[in-house]
Amino acid sequence: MDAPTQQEASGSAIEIGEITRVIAEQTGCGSGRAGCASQANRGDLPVETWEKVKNHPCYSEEAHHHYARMHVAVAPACNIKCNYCNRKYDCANESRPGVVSERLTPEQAAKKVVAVASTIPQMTVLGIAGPGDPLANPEKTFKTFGLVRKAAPDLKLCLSTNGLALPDYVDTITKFNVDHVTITINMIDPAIGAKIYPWIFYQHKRYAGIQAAKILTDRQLQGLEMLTARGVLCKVNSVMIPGINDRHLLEVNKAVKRRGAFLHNIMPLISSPEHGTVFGLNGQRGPTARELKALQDGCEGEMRMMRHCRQCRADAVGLLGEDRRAEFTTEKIMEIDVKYDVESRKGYQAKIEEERAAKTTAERADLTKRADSVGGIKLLVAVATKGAGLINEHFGHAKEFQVYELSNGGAKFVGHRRTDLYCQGGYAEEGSLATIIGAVSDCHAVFIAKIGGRPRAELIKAGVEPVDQYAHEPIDKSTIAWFVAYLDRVSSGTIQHEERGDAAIRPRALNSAA
Ligand SMILES: C[S@@+](CC[C@H](N)C(=O)[O-])C[C@H]1O[C@@H](n2cnc3c(N)ncnc32)[C@H](O)[C@@H]1O
Ligand code: SF4
Ligand code: SF4
Repeated sequence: MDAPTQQEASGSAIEIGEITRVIAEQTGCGSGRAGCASQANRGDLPVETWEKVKNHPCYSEEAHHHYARMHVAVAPACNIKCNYCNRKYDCANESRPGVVSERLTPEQAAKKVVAVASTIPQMTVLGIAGPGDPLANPEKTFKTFGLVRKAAPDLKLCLSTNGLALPDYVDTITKFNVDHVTITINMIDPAIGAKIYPWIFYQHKRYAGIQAAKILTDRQLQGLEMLTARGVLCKVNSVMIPGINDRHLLEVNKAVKRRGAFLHNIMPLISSPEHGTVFGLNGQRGPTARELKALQDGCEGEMRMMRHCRQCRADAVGLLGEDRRAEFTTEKIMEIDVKYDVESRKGYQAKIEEERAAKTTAERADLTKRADSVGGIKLLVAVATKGAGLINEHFGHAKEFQVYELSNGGAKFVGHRRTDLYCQGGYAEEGSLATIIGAVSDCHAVFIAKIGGRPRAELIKAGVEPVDQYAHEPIDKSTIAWFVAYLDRVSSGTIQHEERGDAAIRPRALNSAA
């Protein structure tokens, strides 16, 4: 890999000069970012864009605390080969793109969507993201959308594609009112593409190497332009592959922004030999949390960045980071008494909106007041949460930790650390507690609803403060309150502020490939 840039070496591109903008983001004043909570706070977003993002858990970081999505696995085939994908490897306990427990017919999928949306009134989005490529399975994909549109007309429809077939289906996508399309774009330089894609299958012919990558990038960018010209909201996914496309993604970011993409989601490569992928087997590592953040920070001025992607399975159900698949197996949905009631769903969601609006107003006053009173220190904290923007998870039960950057701009969500990537069992498993603690070792504190004696002692030993006095309180307010007290302790000389390095380890799967 090339030598790190100054920005990579410092690990973060957000400096104090950006604080005003961060405050604007957090408080909804003027930035127009998707994290706003009420209609009044939509910033400079046009009303129709705001309507599309305000309750979409992937397009709005703030919305993901309140709204759920589901994927239906109706699209098994794919028209290209990515060196990081193997759809044959299936593990029920693993959350990773391309992995599914059962594939569905369009009819089964529609029945499942109705059952889930009737049970989970905050479920607002139905996505098709594989396990292969939805546009390499166009009949199944659009049949599913047609059936869902009829049975559950208030759901937003979402599609995730590699983009090769996209220009051929733009009209169909708009005809079915698919509101959101994600295109995976990992390069705009075919020489880099040839290292990621061994082949593509296009117009009944197989292409390889640079020729394949050239066709792919042309089709992806053409599809993106066509969609944005028709007003479809587009997100671009890019997989960060150190040494292959990491620096190049800055160029990708500019290219997709120019073509009207709304959001850029740079995700870490997941790579482990047992997944049987080319990258897993040849030892290609994924990025560290700090490398990922540095790249996301570097792209942020260009366009909105998604930092809360959970790299979900193709059959995921529930809030992001929550897994409710087991409640909705094909066998179980036959037993669910389905009555799809749009009005009661609307009523439930209106209540969520009221609560969001009230919370934002209170937080805005709080943060603005504090912004003046604290110094230039910036640090990371990890939070155990089950959702709703609260610190409401036990340390030992946390499936992930959300990571916030605290500064005088407020509390900014910058990513998460999934514990399923760090260990397969409880603490009984040799070394897993140490591994989880290593994963948050770049944080100054961990906020939890509750914590046992042993993990508390181990965290303190690792220099990470366990904080449980804000149990069941809102994340933003609590972390800022702790931060103000931390700064007081620094200025009174009770403690000395120390910069932290990268998290001590990479996720287990990535570690083994490193
Ligand atoms: C499984 S794909 C399905 C949709 C479509 N075939 C595509 O590739 O965009 C969903 C997303 O997961 C990403 N993905 C698949 N395997 C991955 C891996 N090993 N590491 C990181 N991202 C991965 C893809 O790049 C894509 O953005
Ligand atoms: S395009 Fe998507 S489904 Fe196809 S190989 Fe790549 S990641 Fe897998
Ligand atoms: S993979 Fe990312 S973008 Fe897709 S549903 Fe999950 S969180 Fe949203």
